Amino acid sequence: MKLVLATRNKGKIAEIKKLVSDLSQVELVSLDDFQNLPDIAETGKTFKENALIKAKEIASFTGHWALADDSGLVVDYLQGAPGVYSARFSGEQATDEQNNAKLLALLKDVPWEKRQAKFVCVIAICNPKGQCYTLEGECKGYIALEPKGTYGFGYDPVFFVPAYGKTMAELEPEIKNQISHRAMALKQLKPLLRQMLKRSEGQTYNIH
Ligand SMILES: O=c1nc[nH]c2c1ncn2[C@H]1C[C@H](O)[C@@H](COP(=O)(O)OP(=O)(O)OP(=O)(O)O)O1
Ligand SMILES: [Mg+2]
Repeated sequence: MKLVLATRNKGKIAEIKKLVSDLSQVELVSLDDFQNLPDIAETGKTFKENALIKAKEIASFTGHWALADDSGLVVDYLQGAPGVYSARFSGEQATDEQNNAKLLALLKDVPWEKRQAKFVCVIAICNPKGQCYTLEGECKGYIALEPKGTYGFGYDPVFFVPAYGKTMAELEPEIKNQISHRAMALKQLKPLLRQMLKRSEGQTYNIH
């Protein structure tokens, strides 16, 4: 079964590849294997809407099953921001460093007990007919006082994981892949993928 990984984020690609590497019947294909792909606007109000937009569009364009990941950081003190705007928090072309700097500035002098946050990941997997499944994962933590660590991507250097007493960017990729929001979502996807591999074409799926 061919499965197109509908993301341009290199950090996500590396993690997703590792997390589904034991499913030998799934042949992961990247967006670089296709030309003239449409630009997809993430216009949804929720992670789930955006994940579905990305997976549906890529499945329909390529004619293969597609897997999209919409994820981000939800900060209690900021009433859930940056949320679905995580990638664009400090502007359309924002870098991870700029986003992290903006976040730390907004939480300057905010005491530890008010710095709770969570990473959220919604994985959508769709066929070319637009029939989809979605799975969600979360990982809870705190916004650190300063960036630390060099592993991972995005907000990892400013996301403190209490169970390890370190930021996500200080944790080896193998550890992040055991506890992350993405790992939690993909864990649920696996039995589903195995079921799908057993089924024949033309089967109906839950439609979101
Ligand atoms: O494990 C993570 N560790 C740190 N930061 C993370 C993580 N997971 C998502 N994030 C942040 C990165 C980005 O600021 C936003 C995702 O935005 P999101 O639109 O889903 O991804 P994206 O635009 O980078 O790639 P694409 O849409 O092609 O999949 O949340
Ligand atoms: Mg995006």
